[in-house]
Amino acid sequence: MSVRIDEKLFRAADGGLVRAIENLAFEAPKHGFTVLIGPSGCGKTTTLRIILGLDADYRGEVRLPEREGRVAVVFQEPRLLPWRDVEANVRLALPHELRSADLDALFATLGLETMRSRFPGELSLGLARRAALARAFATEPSLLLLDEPFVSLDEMTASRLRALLVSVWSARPTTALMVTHNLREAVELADRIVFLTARPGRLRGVVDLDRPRAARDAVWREATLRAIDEAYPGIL
Ligand SMILES: Nc1ncnc2c1ncn2[C@@H]1O[C@H](COP(=O)(O)OP(=O)(O)OP(=O)(O)O)[C@@H](O)[C@H]1O
Repeated sequence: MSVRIDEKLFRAADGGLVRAIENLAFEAPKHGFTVLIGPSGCGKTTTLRIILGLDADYRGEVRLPEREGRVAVVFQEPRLLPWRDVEANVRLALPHELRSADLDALFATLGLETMRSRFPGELSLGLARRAALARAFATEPSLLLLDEPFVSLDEMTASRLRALLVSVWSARPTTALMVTHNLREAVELADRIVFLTARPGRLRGVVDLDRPRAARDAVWREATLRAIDEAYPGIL
């Protein structure tokens, strides 16, 4: 996918214009995992909305991985329908032409086999986020957008979820673009990290990580974080 946002303006409450993004261009490689990082208010969510086609009022161009492909989104909050059980929530996302035979494998990979008939109100936040991941992957998207999907979880739960995301994504490769504030999370998950400046969000730099995820041990992660901090001071 290629994203180019030359300019994105918002109308402020006082009638003036706010320049949210300018000269932001990056590629999210096909079937790669790209992470977008930048300070609060630099335009990360706006970028996702533009990619989704929810905001067409900008100068630039977005080229999706596949013209007719599906796009799935995982939001900060799981956004499950409370009156449907987990399985019904996932099935609801399935387009008619998709077969659902593969759901068993998907629920198994995400450790949700015994949760299929639970209702969202009965789930912990971590389990609800797993259900949201299942719903996104069930549609076999050609592009998966994740907007801080692990925010406000305790570190142990977040770390378990990151591992589950890697397993499910490895089994069902798709072009993924995730927004996070968490550089450690980025270093664990990403093939590519795209750094944005503070508002107006511009491209600050791109770091490619080619180490296989299984080989990203604590020593490698700390060395990588230090190298990024030296190249991009103040980022940590
Ligand atoms: N509808 C809007 N009207 C006016 N200004 C807006 C609107 N939406 C976003 N903005 C402004 O545009 C900038 C980018 O917002 P955006 O939500 O994309 O940032 P973000 O990087 O996702 O922030 P955060 O990390 O805090 O979620 C912000 O300064 C925000 O105040």
